[in-house]
Amino acid sequence: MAAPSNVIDFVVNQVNGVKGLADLGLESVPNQYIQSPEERFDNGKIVSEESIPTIDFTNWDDPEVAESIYNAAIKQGFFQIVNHGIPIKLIEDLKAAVHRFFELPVEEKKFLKENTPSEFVRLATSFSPHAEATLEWKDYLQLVYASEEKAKEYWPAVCRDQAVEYMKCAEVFIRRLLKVLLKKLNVKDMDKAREHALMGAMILAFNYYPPCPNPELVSGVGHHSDISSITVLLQDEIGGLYVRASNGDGWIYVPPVEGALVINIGDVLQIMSNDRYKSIEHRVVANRSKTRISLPIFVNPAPDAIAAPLPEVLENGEEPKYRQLLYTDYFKYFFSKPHDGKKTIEFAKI
Ligand SMILES: O=C(O)CCC(=O)C(=O)O
Ligand SMILES: [Fe+2]
Repeated sequence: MAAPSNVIDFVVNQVNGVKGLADLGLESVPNQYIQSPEERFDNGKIVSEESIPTIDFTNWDDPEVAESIYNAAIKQGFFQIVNHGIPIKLIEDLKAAVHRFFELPVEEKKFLKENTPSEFVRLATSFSPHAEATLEWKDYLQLVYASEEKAKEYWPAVCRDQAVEYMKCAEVFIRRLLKVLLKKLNVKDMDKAREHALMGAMILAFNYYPPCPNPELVSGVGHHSDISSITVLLQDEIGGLYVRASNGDGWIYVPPVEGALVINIGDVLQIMSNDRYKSIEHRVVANRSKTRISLPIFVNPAPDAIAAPLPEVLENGEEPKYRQLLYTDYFKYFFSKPHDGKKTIEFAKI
């Protein structure tokens, strides 16, 4: 089958997404998706000697658990968590709901996109198609978790109940994890002001990566670091996520671990910790034959919160490496450019 004559119009404006393209059964990807040779994933760069630790969160209050989390946060910036307290059944129900959402007829998705306030629900493709020269092989839905009430009012019915229940459980885990991370930075308690500055705006995203006829030519997601405080990601059993290796050039594979959550430190915690915690670059490689889904929760500061190195971290007279930054400005800046490694954080550097 031939590609539509106007790919951007078909994928973006008509809301067919990359799923719509994949459903056409193309033999090769349209030019708009072909990355420059430098941007393509090179299998020869996979570093198999390094890995991401898996940490058992059962005794999350235990200093040994805190130590493992701290070590991962200052080194790899990525770790997996098992026994996080979110029921496996809920996770499975949510994954099924994500597939149901993307399999809705295009007209329904278009209706949703055009009739739901983007304050609460955003259906999109690629990353920021209007800012990108080359598109990414991904569709996504962002569900902004303003409150349970707003979520129930605006989130799509096919996945609403599962997504709300998941966020209610995840929030408990996120609060605990942030408490552990902050305690290691000498922050004694997580009061309301801290919560506003770290987790005042959470977004549950559904990422959908359909099968791709030329996975070696495209990006599922280009290399980037997240602009969150932390990201809590649920990935299915397909795999495709790679994290920058310590040599700064290679990539470490993040294997799917059943029931685990992949956690990464985002730019905001790197800024707040004045570079102690590392917001590490990562990317997603597309799959030739299978659809992959992943569900990140971007634990973001509230838009009006200020991100800056914490006084507790600078207590010893250390110079701040970042200026004070209104989070909404950082968020807008990120989405105004294509994915480009660790470039966004330069915007905040002194
Ligand atoms: O799909 C994944 O595994 C990661 C996606 C990602 O990095 C993101 O959405 O920021
Ligand atoms: Fe990411």
